[in-house]
Amino acid sequence: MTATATPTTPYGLAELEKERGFGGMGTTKARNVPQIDMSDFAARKAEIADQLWDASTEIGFFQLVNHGIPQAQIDEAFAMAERFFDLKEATKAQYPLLKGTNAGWEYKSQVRPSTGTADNKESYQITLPRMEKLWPTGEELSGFKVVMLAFERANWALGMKVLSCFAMKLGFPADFFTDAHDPLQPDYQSTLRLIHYLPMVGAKPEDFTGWRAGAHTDFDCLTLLHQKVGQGGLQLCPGREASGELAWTDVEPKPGVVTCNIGDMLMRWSDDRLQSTLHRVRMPREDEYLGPRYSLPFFCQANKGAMIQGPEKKYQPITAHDYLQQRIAANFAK
Ligand SMILES: O=C(O)CCC(=O)C(=O)O
Ligand SMILES: [Fe+2]
Repeated sequence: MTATATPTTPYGLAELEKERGFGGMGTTKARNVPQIDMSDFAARKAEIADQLWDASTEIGFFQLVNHGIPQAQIDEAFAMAERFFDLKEATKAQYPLLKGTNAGWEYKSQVRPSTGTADNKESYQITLPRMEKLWPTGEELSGFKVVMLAFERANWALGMKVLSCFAMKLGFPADFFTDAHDPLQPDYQSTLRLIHYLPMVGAKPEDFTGWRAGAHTDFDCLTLLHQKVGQGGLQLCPGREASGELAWTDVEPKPGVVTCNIGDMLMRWSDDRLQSTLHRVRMPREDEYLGPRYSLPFFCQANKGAMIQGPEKKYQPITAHDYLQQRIAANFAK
């Protein structure tokens, strides 16, 4: 992938082109997703950074254990997300996703370039500076804002620890990415997303041919994903092996882990050394659990003004704003 390979987009976003044409079923293959122990972080940082680097240059996915976000806080966020999605449609519709903002509620509106069809899900996104008039009221859902603001910040803090390891390995100052994701700036654009994949109980056989989330890579630097045990479906396919028929690996939800993946923004920022890996959420098979699936991803997306360029200057510099806008525009038609 080079900066000049894709003249169809102004910045040569080969990532956009890459995403098209990965919509087929493919095969499956067992692969190891490395687990990385974050305990005693300050003292073990060099060792942790080596492990993060190896996982991210190879498979692009890893699972954090002893990550410091209390399980009770994760459970509380899931419970609150379920209560949000249980609200009446008319209530949720008061807080609509506005195009290009990553804030607010949408229902089956995200069309992936890989599949050309809408993901079978609804979602609510929290991007802090853009939440005016987008929070449900206390009468509608008491406690929602408190729980989500705390959870957003807990995920940010964990994400910044991981990114500080990559900063070290790339030769940037330790807090380089923390400064680039500063939540106190008005151009902060990291996003907490609550996702509800619709239940498939009683669905027609043809409904099972679609996708809960079509194959894609993430736009951001780093994604931290919380899954619920028993609600599987996430699959990955490493880019370096992505030629011919794709072979997909299930990433089972496990207790106590936060599943992480590198996004396109950090791949570019690392001159393609860190791998942004293709993933998707498949439908359950008709003999599997058919209830809803909830997931909570947090996307570390650099502030709008941050200038993205790797230490080797493989690509032209681009602001995080321009970069994200192009990716969002390709996903939300309306
Ligand atoms: O719900 C999941 O497990 C994955 C969601 C995802 O990949 C995304 O929202 O980018
Ligand atoms: Fe994703």
